[in-house]
Amino acid sequence: MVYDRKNYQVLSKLCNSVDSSLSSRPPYCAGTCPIPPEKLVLFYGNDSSKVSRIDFSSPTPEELDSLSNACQPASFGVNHERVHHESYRKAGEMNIASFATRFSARNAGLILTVRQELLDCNENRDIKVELYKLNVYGKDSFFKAHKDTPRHETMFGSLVVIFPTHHEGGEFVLREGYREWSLDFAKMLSDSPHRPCVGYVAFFSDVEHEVRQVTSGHRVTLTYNLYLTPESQAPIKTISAPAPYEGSLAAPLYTLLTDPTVLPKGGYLAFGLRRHYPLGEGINVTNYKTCLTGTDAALGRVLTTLGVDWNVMVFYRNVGSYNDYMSEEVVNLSKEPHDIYDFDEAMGEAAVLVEFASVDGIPRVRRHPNAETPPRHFAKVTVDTMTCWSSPYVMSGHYKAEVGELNAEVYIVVDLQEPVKRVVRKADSMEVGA
Ligand SMILES: O=C(O)CCC(=O)C(=O)O
Ligand SMILES: [Fe+2]
Repeated sequence: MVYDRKNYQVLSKLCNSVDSSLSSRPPYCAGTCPIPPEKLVLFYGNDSSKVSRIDFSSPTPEELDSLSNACQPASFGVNHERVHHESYRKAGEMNIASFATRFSARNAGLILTVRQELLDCNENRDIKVELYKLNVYGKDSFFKAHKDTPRHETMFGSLVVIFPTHHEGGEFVLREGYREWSLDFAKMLSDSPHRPCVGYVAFFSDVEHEVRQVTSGHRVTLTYNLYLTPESQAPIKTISAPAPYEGSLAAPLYTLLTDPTVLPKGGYLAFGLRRHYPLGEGINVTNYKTCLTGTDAALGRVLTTLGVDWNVMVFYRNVGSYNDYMSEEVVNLSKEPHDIYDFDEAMGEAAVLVEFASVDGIPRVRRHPNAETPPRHFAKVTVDTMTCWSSPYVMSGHYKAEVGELNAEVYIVVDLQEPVKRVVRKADSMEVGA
């Protein structure tokens, strides 16, 4: 195979358009939603001798001050501990034992919205939602940039509901990589055609967010933890109405998968996961195939629509200084001593030797020229994966020992046959050649 620079550039452009169509989805969904007025009533109190009531559709400043005074100073998590620090977070907090709200995120339709707009899920996937706390941000309150601490391995995100109380400032800012989104709920609520209404924002746990300083009034929020349930971990199916961006994803993917210069000898084509999934030694990552979320779920769905064989796999580069492996499992080499000359055995049965190559099938380093059956190529279409894990290993041998780090990178991997044997279907949503 001869290196063809021009063709490589064409393929890189195609990979970039897959990448940018995956990146076009923000990692949150937000808006306002109409709500019956009686659902805006909240009861609160720290002991049973005095219970107060507030109606968020028309609260007086005094009622909001009383609610604020009944709160504790808000804490935040640092190294599994709750701490208070006004330079980092200034707000009031009430835990769920001290209030009762008539508002229900599920009845308001927000869980359906999260499922469709954030998770990009099928109708058969449900979400567990758990009310976590109430917060009151008075004048000068804020919460600096942070990520929420997942409370369980199935927790994938948070939902914040903003009541329609008068306030200015307090914009909700989300950040991922070099991108930033600022949501001004004070404005969204006052401009909303729905009266009454609440604001909402749901986002993945690995997304950094902050609440800018409130300059007047009271900003009152409910925060919910969002979990995947076992029932929600159902196989990804194609859905009847794919989102518009799935069409723009299907087109460059189809062109890439049917291009005979892509992995001309066949091999594995990898796409980095956009979300962070819990990882640990011994975990079989093929199980993630049924619980992908957001753009990862959308990519899986488009690949299924195109009729190609795909799974979730771990990629290991430069194991033992030179071998590359693909595995179903996160390997643990620290359990028992291994012989430095037998990495294949140490990596276990779930691992196969692969040769890291570029998309046009040129090996990055030629390592197995004399092998009887040369390893299949493994090439990355999108480079970054948010789900990775690294663990140290020690391999011993008669003459030397080797100490290294196993870097597990998790990818969505398409098993591509050689070009003459490839079968790729066109998707209905696709604008190929149009
Ligand atoms: O109250 C809000 O708007 C967000 C609060 C938040 O980010 C948190 O409690 O972790
Ligand atoms: Fe947060």
